[in-house]
Amino acid sequence: MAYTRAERLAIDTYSKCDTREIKYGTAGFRSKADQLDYIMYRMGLLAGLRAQDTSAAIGVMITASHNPEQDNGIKLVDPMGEMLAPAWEAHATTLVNAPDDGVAGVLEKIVSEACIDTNKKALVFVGRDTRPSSNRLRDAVIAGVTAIGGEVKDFGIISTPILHYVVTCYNDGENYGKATVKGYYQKIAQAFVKLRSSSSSHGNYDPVILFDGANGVGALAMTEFLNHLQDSLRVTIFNKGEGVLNHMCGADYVKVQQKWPEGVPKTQNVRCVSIDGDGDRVIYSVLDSEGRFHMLDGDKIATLVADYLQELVKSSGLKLKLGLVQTAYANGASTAYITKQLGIPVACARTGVKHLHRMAQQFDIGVYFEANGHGTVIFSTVAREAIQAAAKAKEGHAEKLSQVLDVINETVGDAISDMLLVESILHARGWSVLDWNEAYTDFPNRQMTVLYITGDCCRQGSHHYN
Ligand SMILES: CC(=O)N[C@H]1[C@@H](OP(=O)(O)O)O[C@H](CO)[C@@H](O)[C@@H]1O
Repeated sequence: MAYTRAERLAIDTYSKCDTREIKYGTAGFRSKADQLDYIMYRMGLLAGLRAQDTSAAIGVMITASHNPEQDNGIKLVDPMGEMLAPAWEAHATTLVNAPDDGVAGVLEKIVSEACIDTNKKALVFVGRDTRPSSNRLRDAVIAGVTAIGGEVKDFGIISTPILHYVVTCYNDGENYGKATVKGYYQKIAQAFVKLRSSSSSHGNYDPVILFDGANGVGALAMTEFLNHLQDSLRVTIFNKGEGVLNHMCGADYVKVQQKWPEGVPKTQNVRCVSIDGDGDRVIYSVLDSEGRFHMLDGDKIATLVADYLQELVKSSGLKLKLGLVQTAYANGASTAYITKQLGIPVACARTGVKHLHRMAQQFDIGVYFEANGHGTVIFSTVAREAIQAAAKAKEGHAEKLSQVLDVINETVGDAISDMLLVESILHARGWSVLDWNEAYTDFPNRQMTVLYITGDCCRQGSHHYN
């Protein structure tokens, strides 16, 4: 049998400790960290096969994101930074649920079904978050990849969006950017500094930020970013890792509890940016002069971004179709505002970045955000080329639009790149964060019209939200 050695390791070292059926979901596999070793090993095997199948590097991210520190999880990243293809999610589920002595059989079945040339190189990029268990689980992934003869490039502790970024860059021949962690920081930060220096600050905008790093990898990423951002922003980082990951802080805590994060000094009229444990969600909050708490979540970020981009597109004379993708959990008021006030079409997707991303690809410029702060903007090739040509011809605000595009990490929702995008827009608008909040408090009504339909989450027509 071709995979005897891989199966032996599954029996001897990474034996299955759980008999429950588990499924590869939108967040991959997640569980208590001490139950994950065999899953990590098997996902290492699968990532190797997927790399052979696609003739490309595949990403593996070890994280349980916003979940408690004692949990962990694993997500696979496909060649262009997308989430794992559905057929391979099914393979992942089958492989993880097989008995230890059935591992070789499942691998052979996948190889034969997908017609994989097993002589091909299998390169897997591995990243992990700051959880204490992530180190050990990384070793299990590496054992899996090497058991099928694959090769690992270990990126150590990095955020989920940085892993997506390096996978994409490597596989597209470094068209999108240099396939290194440093390349990521340089590309995004330089774009932001350039954008900032090309326009003067006005109005109520103040470049001061309190940054809640959730005691996770995002705090490390922000620390590194500051080395590249020069003096364009004045960021003070809190929750850098001295406390427990995601505990009473971070994007999920602020969004769900609607509370100011612990560990960040309560400061009136200064915005706080909270991210989650692997750096792919962002939530803004602020305490006003009376100490009242205001939150600016993914819905408000989406509205801000879509509104601004549409203005730039129109003023550049570009005929590009811009749309917003939300989920059924979006606040209907934001959807009503964006469809009725701004005339921007809104699509409704099922929860999970892969669903939103896919739907956003139907637009020339697709803005997608979940209410929990997970999102980004993606540009079609046509849009990218049109913007660049218009920027060269100095039409309207095309140059600005092209600079804004460079700040965005399109490969997946990225808390820090999203934050820089929001900061660019607030700066351009001359808004304080409370001005931003004000701008959307007068939503016309709470009715939404779903223009795009998918899956089972929405039906066409009007919906009322309370
Ligand atoms: C990559 C992905 O699909 N992430 C999912 C997942 O978020 P994480 O931040 O990865 O835990 O679960 C969320 C629902 O709890 C969903 O909103 C989000 O889209």
